[in-house]
Amino acid sequence: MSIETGAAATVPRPGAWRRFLRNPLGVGSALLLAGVVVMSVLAPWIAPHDPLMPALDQVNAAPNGEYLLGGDGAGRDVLSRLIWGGRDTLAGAAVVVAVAAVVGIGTGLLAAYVGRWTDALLTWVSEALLAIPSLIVLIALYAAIGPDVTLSMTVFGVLISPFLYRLVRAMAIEVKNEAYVEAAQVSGVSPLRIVFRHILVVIRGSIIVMLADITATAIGIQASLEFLGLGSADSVTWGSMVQEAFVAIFRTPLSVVWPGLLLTVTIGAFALLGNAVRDALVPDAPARSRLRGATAATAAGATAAAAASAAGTADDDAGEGDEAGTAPMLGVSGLTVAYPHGDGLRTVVDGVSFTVRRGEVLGLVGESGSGKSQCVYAVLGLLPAQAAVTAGRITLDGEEVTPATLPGLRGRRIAYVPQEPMSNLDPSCTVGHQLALPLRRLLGMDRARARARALELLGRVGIRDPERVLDLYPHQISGGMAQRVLIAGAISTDPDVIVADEPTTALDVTVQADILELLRDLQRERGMSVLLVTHDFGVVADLCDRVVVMRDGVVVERGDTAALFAAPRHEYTRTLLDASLEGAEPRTWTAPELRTEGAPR
Ligand SMILES: Nc1ncnc2c1ncn2[C@@H]1O[C@H](COP(=O)(O)OP(=O)(O)OP(=O)(O)O)[C@@H](O)[C@H]1O
Repeated sequence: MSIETGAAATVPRPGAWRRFLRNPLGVGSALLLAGVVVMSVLAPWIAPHDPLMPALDQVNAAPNGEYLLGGDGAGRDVLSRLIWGGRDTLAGAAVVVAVAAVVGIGTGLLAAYVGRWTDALLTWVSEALLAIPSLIVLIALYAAIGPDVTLSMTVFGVLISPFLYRLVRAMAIEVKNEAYVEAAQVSGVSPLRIVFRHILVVIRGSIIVMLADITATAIGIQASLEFLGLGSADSVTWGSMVQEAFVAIFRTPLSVVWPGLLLTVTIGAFALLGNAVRDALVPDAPARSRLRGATAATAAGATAAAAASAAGTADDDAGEGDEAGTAPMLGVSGLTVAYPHGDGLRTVVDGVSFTVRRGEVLGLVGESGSGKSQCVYAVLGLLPAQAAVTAGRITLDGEEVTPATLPGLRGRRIAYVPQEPMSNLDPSCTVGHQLALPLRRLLGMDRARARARALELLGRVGIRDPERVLDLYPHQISGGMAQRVLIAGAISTDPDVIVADEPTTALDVTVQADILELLRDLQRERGMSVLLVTHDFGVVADLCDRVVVMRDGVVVERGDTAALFAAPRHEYTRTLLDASLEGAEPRTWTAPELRTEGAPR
């Protein structure tokens, strides 16, 4: 068995801090803002004069020994007022950001995750809020209740939150549809954890940029209101300083420049800092879309249990138990799946039945669109919300699988090896974290034992230098290696059944054979049952004991692989065989009766 070294994936991933520190604009902005914050906090101690105390001899005074930046129109120290001015300016902006973040991020995640009516209602409300002219509302508020900065900034936070809502909702919906999130769902991870750990973490970069923009906007809006004379006479802010200095702009133009400069620099610094933090946290954000369809899988074992059961119907596989008369490991009986179509439903899987016996590999084959994946998704509980299972029964080891029994089976007894390994691995977690999660959650291992077991599993699936790979992120490993990681995750809980959905389709041909060989070795070694979805009869020949052929949502033929290859009964099977094998003998296939343990098939 050849082993991928993953050499292409050894580019070190510097930490977020190091990436941030390499960005001079980010560092400069952070230092500047830190200076502004420190200055504001220490204002009572560092301001040379009382910012509200006038001195008649300093009215509109030029910079002098007493007032280093001169005096304003009322004879107050401009420098002291600048130092004090940052406090209320930043406090007002903080209120806006806090309110916008809570309302915008909270509702955005809720709408994306829950969807349907919640989404429709929240979207409608956010659009209604967007239609409200913020500045006019704030001016009216001032007229109604007077200069209450906290209240007006709270209102502004609500009014600006739809921007955050729209961003978060759109991004969260996209991430929610990623395979690794679906895998986490079927692995029994709680919705709250999925939202925070798998969705929010991924979209945090864009949220940070938006929050920085909102901060800058809030400072600008607050200053604008104060420039219009709508600030409180008791508080010192840069906006009110600009307004007061504007009256005497021809006599003391510098009085306008200082607060204007601080406002401009602070607003700019927030924008630059947001970009720098985003770049540091999500260094290869543009590359995220490449992950889709490239590789991977949620080590979490991306396992899932079957669901969907309704009234049983036709069962042409009934009684196909194990030789000892026991129930098959996995049974699917009369499964019917439909989707809304016009005024009715379009059936895409129609009364499909099959069983996977203990320790056997069953191949589910058929051309694209024949319904293979829908069967697998029904077994795994991964069907989309709009799908309706109108009939059918699914059993595991003789026990009917229901939504109530689902949580206990997920990740433990039915494991999943997906088609696209990379999109099933959470890009924000290391391989080690993703492998250890199911071990800790499902098997109750502590951190150290889970890590040791993860190392062992990586070694077993043929990954060289597992210590190093454990600390790599999905984008740092190859597709083949990602599939090995997923297989390691799938077997980590010693499942009874592995559902492998075209496990080699997304991989380079040179890696495909290795992955198939690994699956075959593990299946034999552990005596697992495997449901293998494929459209490739070559893969069937390599791996499967029996095969079920599907077309247009129904089973057209089934039987032992040897018999089916030797004498396909259905015309469709013959066509598929011809297309797949081009008339040649299966590559390594040997009749079951001739197989010996360890001999190639
Ligand atoms: N969300 C959906 N809404 C409506 N129809 C769907 C949906 N998902 C799948 N289908 C339909 O179900 C049928 C079976 O699709 P399925 O994905 O199971 O095929 P498949 O045999 O797995 O093909 P492939 O190998 O290309 O994945 C197809 O006709 C497809 O158009």
